[in-house]
Amino acid sequence: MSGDSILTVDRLSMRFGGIVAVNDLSFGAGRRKITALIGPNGAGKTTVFNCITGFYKPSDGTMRLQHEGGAEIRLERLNDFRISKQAKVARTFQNIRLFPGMTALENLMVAQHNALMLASGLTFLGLIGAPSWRTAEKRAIDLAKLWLERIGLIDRADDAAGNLPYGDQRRLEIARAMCTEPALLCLDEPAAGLNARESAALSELLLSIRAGQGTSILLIEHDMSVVMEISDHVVVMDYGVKISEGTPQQIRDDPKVIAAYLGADEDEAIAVMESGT
Ligand SMILES: Nc1ncnc2c1ncn2[C@@H]1O[C@H](COP(=O)(O)OP(=O)(O)OP(=O)(O)O)[C@@H](O)[C@H]1O
Repeated sequence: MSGDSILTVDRLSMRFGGIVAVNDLSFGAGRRKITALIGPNGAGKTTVFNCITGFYKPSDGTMRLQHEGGAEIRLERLNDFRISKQAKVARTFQNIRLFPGMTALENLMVAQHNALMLASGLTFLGLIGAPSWRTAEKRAIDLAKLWLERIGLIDRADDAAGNLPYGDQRRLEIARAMCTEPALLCLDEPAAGLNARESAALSELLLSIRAGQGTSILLIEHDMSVVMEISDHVVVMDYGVKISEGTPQQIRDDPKVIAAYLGADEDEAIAVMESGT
């Protein structure tokens, strides 16, 4: 892709024994843009996310993250902890991974654990209530409340996350990732299981994150209405390789993309084609 990329994936491959889940894949994710990674089931999308976020060490290839005005970070050389802390890459998962027994506010505080631990001087300063700790704690609470406001859950701050409606839990997960103040936010099927109203709220939230925080977003999504509405750039995978990329309109009209979906699943193919009508 042309322009300013925050992430450049170059010739990425991931093999599991005889299975080639990702094969020589190259693409870029634009800074302050929403890039969607789509493709039929089993295309290799989550494996790409697992490589970018350090859950897997790729078999081959490089993944370069460029902070604005900063040094280039080679993600394939870091573990998941360093990728989140140093490269400031945050992610959500296909299945909700909140702490269900903790309140909505507590879930957002836990996300800021690293910053709080640092301010506590690894517990000592926190124990004696040093000003640096109190400032950091106040900042963490303010940030958590800000995100609860942004996702419309401030009135449910003290409710257990597990008791919230499914769509609210999905947005809470995104808020939790945003509390780490990421440069790149990776979302794995955030619209899965949402109804039309909840999907629209999700699209609105992601557009507001791009516009407000200027966070770059990499999105895996099967809900084509969300992909077509909010993506700046779409990368299409099938059987581990990139078969197409471009704007949502270019993708929608690409016969290779339609053929891939037709070959995979009738419902998905209909969704891609209907998204253009
Ligand atoms: N840890 C693993 N061990 C072995 N094979 C794996 C592993 N992870 C993924 N695969 C295989 O890699 C291929 C790509 O899987 P992946 O989950 O990345 O696809 P996907 O595009 O995310 O699919 P979906 O849309 O269904 O989530 C599949 O054939 C899958 O079975």
